[in-house]
Amino acid sequence: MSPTSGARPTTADHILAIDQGTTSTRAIVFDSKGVPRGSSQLEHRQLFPAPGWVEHDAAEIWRNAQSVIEGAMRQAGVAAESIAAVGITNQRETVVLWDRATGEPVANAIVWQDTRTQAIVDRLAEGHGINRYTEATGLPLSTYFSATKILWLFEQHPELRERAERGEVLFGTTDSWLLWNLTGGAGGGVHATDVTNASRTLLMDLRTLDWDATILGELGIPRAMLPEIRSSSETYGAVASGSPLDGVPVAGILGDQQAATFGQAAFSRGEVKNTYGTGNFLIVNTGTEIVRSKHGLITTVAYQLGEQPAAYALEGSIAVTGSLVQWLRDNLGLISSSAEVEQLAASVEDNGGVQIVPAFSGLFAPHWRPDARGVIVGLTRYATKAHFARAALESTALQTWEVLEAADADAAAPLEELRVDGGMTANSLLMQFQSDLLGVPVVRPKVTETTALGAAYAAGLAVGLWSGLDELREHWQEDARWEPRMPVEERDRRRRVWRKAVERTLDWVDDDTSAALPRG
Ligand SMILES: Nc1ncnc2c1ncn2[C@@H]1O[C@H](COP(=O)(O)OP(=O)(O)O)[C@@H](O)[C@H]1O
Ligand SMILES: O=P(O)(O)OC[C@H](O)CO
Repeated sequence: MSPTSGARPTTADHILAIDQGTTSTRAIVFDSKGVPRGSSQLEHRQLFPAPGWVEHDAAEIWRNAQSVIEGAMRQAGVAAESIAAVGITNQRETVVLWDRATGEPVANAIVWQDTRTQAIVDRLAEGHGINRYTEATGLPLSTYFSATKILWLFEQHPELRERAERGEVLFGTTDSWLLWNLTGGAGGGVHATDVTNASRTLLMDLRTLDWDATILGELGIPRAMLPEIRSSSETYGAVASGSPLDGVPVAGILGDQQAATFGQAAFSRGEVKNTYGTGNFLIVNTGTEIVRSKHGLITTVAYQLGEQPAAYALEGSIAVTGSLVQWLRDNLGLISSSAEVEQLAASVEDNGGVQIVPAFSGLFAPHWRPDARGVIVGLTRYATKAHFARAALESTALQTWEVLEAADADAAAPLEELRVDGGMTANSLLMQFQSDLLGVPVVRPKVTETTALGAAYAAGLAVGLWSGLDELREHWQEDARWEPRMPVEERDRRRRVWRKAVERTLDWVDDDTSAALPRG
């Protein structure tokens, strides 16, 4: 652990968390009870240069981070003296490559949803299958994780690999990018990440928590470009001068889904949270044991606090849930805001036989089928846009049921209730349907910004603002609860119909469907 820039004033009893998400960057100032006191949020541009491609401008993200830090501090009415530490949480897997000397990104960031690297994935899987690196990394080969995105940039710009070997070009997920910039950037920024983010790159060995030399060698990814892997809760460095956070230690980093798990106080083995955002991410804490799924979940690091042993998790990652609602709004124009989907869906009694499977990026967990594409089935002339709205919401709950079923089959989740968070949990109709479909209560906490809260917790623990996990557990307060009320026969019927609909998505992309799968 590196030392902080000096002792913080005893009045420093707030934590500032930066949540660098897929669609926006927010900063939230929390007090010592974990209550938000001020926040600020800015969206960044989503760049879609070709079908299946999704990019961000990392320089824009850094500018936004600086503005929201200032905005949140202003709203909370606090200065650096009142802030004990900074925590960072972030969209995972997204690849940023930047020039160490100039501090500028060398290309647009390639986002986790981007499917352009399918040809590289196919090549790596040839003769090995998609589980070539699963033993070490916990992950199947997929366009989702960072490694193939780095390889794609090397293939397009061969000079980048040589420059990376010389340590001139650095790689990071957006946590590393923000940490490096906050701590001084080209003037000596800290190049580090935490175990949870590293566990999503396809380059880290889950058992050693270090970069895997064999994988790096086989892929030709130079170690010199990779950040140092640190725990999720320790002092990485202090914020450089010129920022309103001048001198404040950065002391917590967690990938956003792991941060939400931490913010939900799901610290014990078997505890589960589900986040409903752009996509859905179900995480089951498996304690210090590395559990291997036989049913399509991935194994990942949940968190590591300082020098303590890491906690691991099983994860069910679903690529498209809230973004389907955005698609109804932006591409089909059926609604004018995401929230409006609830009213439209509630205007009909049921889905009128319509089923939507939003396999826009193929299917992630538990299927891992890149050849799948979205379908809308069950259409008759009876179907209206209200049925579409209902089917869209139902697809979120049904995909969640599938990953929970996988978790149950792996005997990791004797689920008694589901803790939920994220933007879509504002939707009561969806939450009720989720509870009906699972047959267990669905519970939402008072602080729904659990992602930022988790990063704040990790940072606050590192600097001694909180005594330990028991104290944090006491912060958790229930806000709303939905109890199952659907008859079991109906629930089973809905699950059966869903399985049929999923089958209709498979084997859609052929080798010659080039428009749907850019080959780079
Ligand atoms: N009331 C609502 N009903 C359904 N979906 C919603 C509602 N409000 C927001 N969403 C969806 O939730 C997502 C935003 O959630 P959020 O947790 O902020 O996402 P992220 O962190 O992934 O950017 C968007 O995809 C939006 O379409
Ligand atoms: O930024 P979010 O909330 O869409 O989360 C993205 C995930 O980290 C992708 O793995």
